[in-house]
Amino acid sequence: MGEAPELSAQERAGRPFPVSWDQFHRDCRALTWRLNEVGPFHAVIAITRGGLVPAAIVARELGVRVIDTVCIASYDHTKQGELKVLKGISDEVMKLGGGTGRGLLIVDDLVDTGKTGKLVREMLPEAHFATVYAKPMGRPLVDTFITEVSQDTWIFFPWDTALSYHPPLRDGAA
Ligand SMILES: O=P(O)(O)OC[C@H]1O[C@H](OP(=O)(O)OP(=O)(O)O)[C@H](O)[C@@H]1O
Ligand code: HPA
Ligand SMILES: [Mg+2]
Repeated sequence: MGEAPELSAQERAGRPFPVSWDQFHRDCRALTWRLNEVGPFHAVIAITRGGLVPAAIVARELGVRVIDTVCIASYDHTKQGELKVLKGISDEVMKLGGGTGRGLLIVDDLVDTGKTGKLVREMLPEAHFATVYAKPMGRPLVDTFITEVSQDTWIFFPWDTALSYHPPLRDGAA
């Protein structure tokens, strides 16, 4: 018997959850309402690349103009491999957070297994960590999020998708 083919995280997830730009913007604004109760923050740190879009919206709403990135690569499309830190947090922003991250806001689009979030939390243990969406495995790592989806859901973000024709149900569409 041959080995079963390795499933990607997206194939394991199975349940699709497409998010439009409009919905994403609304969810980011809802996140900001919650964060406004927790701040003020000296700086926003986006976990790239997915955190760049929510970080821009959140920073705009909260009036924060110091924005840094921590650049991490993990998923190759849908398979999670080794986490690679391609760029760390700048010395200036580290200083603003007193070396521990106090008063800093880390933003990402979602937590899934929590591996990415855990790595960044280790860099800044006292920072506030916010994501727009959270799956159960990663949820304990996040301080503030908006929508929880099940672990078997795959979120399709608007920057990864495009409008396309969908055949009618009677013609055999799933
Ligand atoms: O909780 P985890 O299981 O670690 O997964 C969550 C991370 O995975 C995705 O990023 P990805 O590494 O795919 O890179 P990208 O943001 O550049 O798309 C997502 O944007 C989160 O950063
Ligand atoms: O559900 C997801 N959607 C998009 N990217 C992801 N990276 C980890 N999980 C996800
Ligand atoms: Mg990411």
